[in-house]
Amino acid sequence: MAVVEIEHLTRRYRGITALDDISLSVREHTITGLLGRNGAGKTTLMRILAGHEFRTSGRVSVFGEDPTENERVLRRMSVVREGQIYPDIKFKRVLEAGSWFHPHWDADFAAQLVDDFQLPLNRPVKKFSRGMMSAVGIVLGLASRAELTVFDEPYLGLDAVARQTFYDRLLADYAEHPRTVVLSTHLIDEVGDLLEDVLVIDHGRLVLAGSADDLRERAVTVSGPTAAVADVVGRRKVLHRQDLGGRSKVMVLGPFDREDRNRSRAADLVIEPVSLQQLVVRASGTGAEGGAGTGVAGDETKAVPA
Ligand SMILES: Nc1ncnc2c1ncn2[C@@H]1O[C@H](COP(=O)(O)OP(=O)(O)OP(=O)(O)O)[C@@H](O)[C@H]1O
Repeated sequence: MAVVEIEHLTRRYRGITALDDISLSVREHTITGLLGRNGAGKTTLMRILAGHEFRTSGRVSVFGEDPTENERVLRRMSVVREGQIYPDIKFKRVLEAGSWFHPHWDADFAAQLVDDFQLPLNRPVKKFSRGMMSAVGIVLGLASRAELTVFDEPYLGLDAVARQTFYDRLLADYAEHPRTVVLSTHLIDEVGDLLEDVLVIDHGRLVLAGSADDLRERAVTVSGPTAAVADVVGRRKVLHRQDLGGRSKVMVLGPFDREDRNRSRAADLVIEPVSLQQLVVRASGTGAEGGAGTGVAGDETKAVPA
């Protein structure tokens, strides 16, 4: 079942198309990564999901309803964003407010997270450091146990140890209390193992969508003599290529079955896996064949139905 369904969503500001005819869905009880370069449109998309932003056209449905100014939907969501401003009150009051807003709030879990991130309960949040502010968002997002939790770049200023704590707590709690999580981030390699589904947007367009495992398995680089590489690659989607002196290295979306692999080996080609980070970089329009307009998000790559 899909918790979020978006059809032909467009958001234009004066002269800027932040989201350009996006259709996607987010499956219930998954951790979905929303990935893309700076200015790709991730925050705009999340703000529209959270009902904080209007759309220019298209349809957005969260739990089967339009989220705009919809209290019923918004009560089932927790939204954590970078640079959130908090009122000038002590941190323990912020936690209390969290418990009023979120019906599934777990005070014991919140206390454990406060301890993990070593946050001072009696200090006003406005006096927190940047990393501590981010930890506040993470505590609120996790302890709310909302049916849909949206984390938009939640860890500005958080050190590597604190980020790992976030990933560990999220995974452990998610295993015990399944819910739907959408996480927008630039730290793709760090969160790679956390993500079940991946959505990549670039210049406001969806360029890649699917299950992380499927995409990892399907994306490979093939290297060797140019003619032999071309033969094996055939009509598959090419995300990036380098040609030098009669040899080529091509990043391509599979599938590559056993027969393809045997054929490649016989032709002295090298087939290597591609990391999620490399895949996202190449799909995000860094030039050549990658990016919007490649049709990479076409039907054959879509494990997440639009
Ligand atoms: N209120 C606004 N008015 C005008 N343009 C805007 C507004 N909000 C966003 N944009 C533009 O829309 C585009 C997408 O911005 P958005 O913040 O959604 O990107 P992002 O993917 O979240 O980027 P980042 O990773 O850098 O946070 C950018 O070109 C941005 O300048």
